[in-house]
Amino acid sequence: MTGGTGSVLDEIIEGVRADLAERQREVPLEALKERAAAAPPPRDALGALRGQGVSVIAEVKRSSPSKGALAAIADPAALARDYESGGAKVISVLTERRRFGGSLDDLAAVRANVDIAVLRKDFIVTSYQLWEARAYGADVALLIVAALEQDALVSLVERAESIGLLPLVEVHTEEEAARALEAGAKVIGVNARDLRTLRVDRGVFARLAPLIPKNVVKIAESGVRGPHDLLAYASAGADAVLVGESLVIGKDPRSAVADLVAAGAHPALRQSG
Ligand SMILES: O=C(O)c1ccccc1NCC(=O)[C@H](O)[C@H](O)COP(=O)(O)O
Repeated sequence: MTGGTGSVLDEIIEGVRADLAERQREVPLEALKERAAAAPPPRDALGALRGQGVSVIAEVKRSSPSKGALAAIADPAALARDYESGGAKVISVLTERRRFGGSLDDLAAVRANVDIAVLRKDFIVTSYQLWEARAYGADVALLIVAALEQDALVSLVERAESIGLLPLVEVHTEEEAARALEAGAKVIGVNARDLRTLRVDRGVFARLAPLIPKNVVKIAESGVRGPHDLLAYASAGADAVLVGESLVIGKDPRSAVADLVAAGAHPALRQSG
């Protein structure tokens, strides 16, 4: 849990809760549930991530608390199509507004314009946000252990699964990894970025991966600057990498994804299935 100590994560969540309260006033839960029922069925993100080689999850990220503005991204759907044609297996869409410049409309636009699964990357603290995710087309939803008490984490994992979303449970410490497993996570993201301090330590994945059973999909999040970082994460056991900044600041996101995919498909990294 964040503990309310005034960390970056605490500040983000304070803003998220304020924006959420406004949306909850405007859109009743029942209306969201109706929209979710009418949404196209979820795509098989778990199958995609369990495929051969190291999968690439490519992120639509306009700005960040670490770096400020990264890229204007006037057309998130066009960027997502580039990512898909480069070989990304999943698209991550940051929907948080205040610090990342994202929106649920970005999520819907991306989902309507690609044929692969889409992740709602946000700071989810209530089941209302899971319904929003599904209503706007998400197939996967991020749950950050550091942002949730254990009871809330368990209930959000269950709720996500019950409405057809694959929960991606994010951790940064040994204790959080244990909590993710206890909550029944099938997919765990190890974030190299400490969301309280913003420090990036690429060594965290190698420390935590041995604590995560083989049947759980392991995603290395943050800090991937190019194929060499993907290969380092792969050699520590990553099934997938989640990449934002280096893709959005580059000139050719399709080729940048393709280069990562090619590195991740190297025969030496091939899994038995
Ligand atoms: O990116 C940030 O500065 C950040 C700060 C606080 C909370 C979350 C943050 N980012 C979310 C992410 O986890 C990343 O967008 C994602 O893993 C991609 O990372 P990168 O490739 O380093 O942009």
